[in-house]
Amino acid sequence: MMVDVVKDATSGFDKIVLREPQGSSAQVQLFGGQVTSWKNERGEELLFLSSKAIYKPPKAVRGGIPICFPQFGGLGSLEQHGFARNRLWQVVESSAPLPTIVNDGSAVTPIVSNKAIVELMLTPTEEDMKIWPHNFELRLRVALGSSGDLTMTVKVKNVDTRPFNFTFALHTYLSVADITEVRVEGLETLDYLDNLKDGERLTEQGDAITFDNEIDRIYLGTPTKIAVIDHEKKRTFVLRKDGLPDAVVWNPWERKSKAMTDFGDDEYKFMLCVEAAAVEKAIVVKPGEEWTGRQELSAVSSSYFSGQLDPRKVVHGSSKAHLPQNQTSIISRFSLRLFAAMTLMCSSRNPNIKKS
Ligand SMILES: O=P(O)(O)OC[C@H]1O[C@H](O)[C@H](O)[C@@H](O)[C@@H]1O
Repeated sequence: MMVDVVKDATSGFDKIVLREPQGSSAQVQLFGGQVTSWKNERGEELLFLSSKAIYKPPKAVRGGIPICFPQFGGLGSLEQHGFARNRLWQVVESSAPLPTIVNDGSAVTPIVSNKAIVELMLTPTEEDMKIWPHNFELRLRVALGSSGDLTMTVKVKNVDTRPFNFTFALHTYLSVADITEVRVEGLETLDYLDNLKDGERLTEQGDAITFDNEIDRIYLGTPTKIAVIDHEKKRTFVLRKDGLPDAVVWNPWERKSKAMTDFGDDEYKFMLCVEAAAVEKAIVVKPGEEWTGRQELSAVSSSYFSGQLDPRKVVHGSSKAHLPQNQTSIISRFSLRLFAAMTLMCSSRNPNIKKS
């Protein structure tokens, strides 16, 4: 396991490169605390990054995994998706030793762990406190596992004297071969807020989500596991999440792509955003408390992971299964309701918030 700190030639800011012995790697920019690359053991890029991405503040980089904090979208008085994605983060001293930061990219340090790990932190500046007057510590731990899986753990600590609340998303841009050949499983039968219809609340009817037009939806209270199946690439992304109850699905399609200056006209064909998020209900953190959210991404061959997700296993966390479609949706509705009821009974308070 190796962790390097190098200067990013495009942005001019430092970035951290994580590598594991089988060949997979990831890159995390100090600008935005943003993962901008995640490659499998064959060196294939798994995240989408626009060829027109702009690396200059205050613009956030178009692609990778931007962090939306303390506000998702336009749900508040701050700039779209909050300010964390266009601030300069710091490397935190963590259990995994980090090399000294140098400018020529020559620092290399072996990490004694089965994961390559980096931990970054963002704290507000005086200017930030003027627009969002809450003192916080936002920590991001990125870990690349021995099988190439990418885990992001986010912690928000209230170091202020008053409670504050925030909305949040890990705005993951997945790279796909052809958006029209992609399906998303795990969000069937759920309610969603449709951003293309003024946030109207609707219910997903289909067995899986497929794409032939612009989409911008916030699926509410989703299972902990979502699968994105890229038929063309014969690859399935599995996203597991905790503490982030919602999932945003976004593709700008043709017209909106042309309107974005930092996005190629045809690039919508090669990306899909599936975002682990807390949007519908803001997270409230009292003084001294810390909230934790987590997402784990893995990419597996579709021959290993094929057909529809068994919703029982979606809820309980195993990976592959086949069921006839009608059976799937009946069990899906039943088990999702049962799961929702059990969750409500068991969690009178947010289990992802701890007192320090
Ligand atoms: O252009 P950005 O500010 O990065 O936002 C890109 C997209 O992010 C999310 O997916 C929102 O739901 C979309 O409404 C928004 O267009």
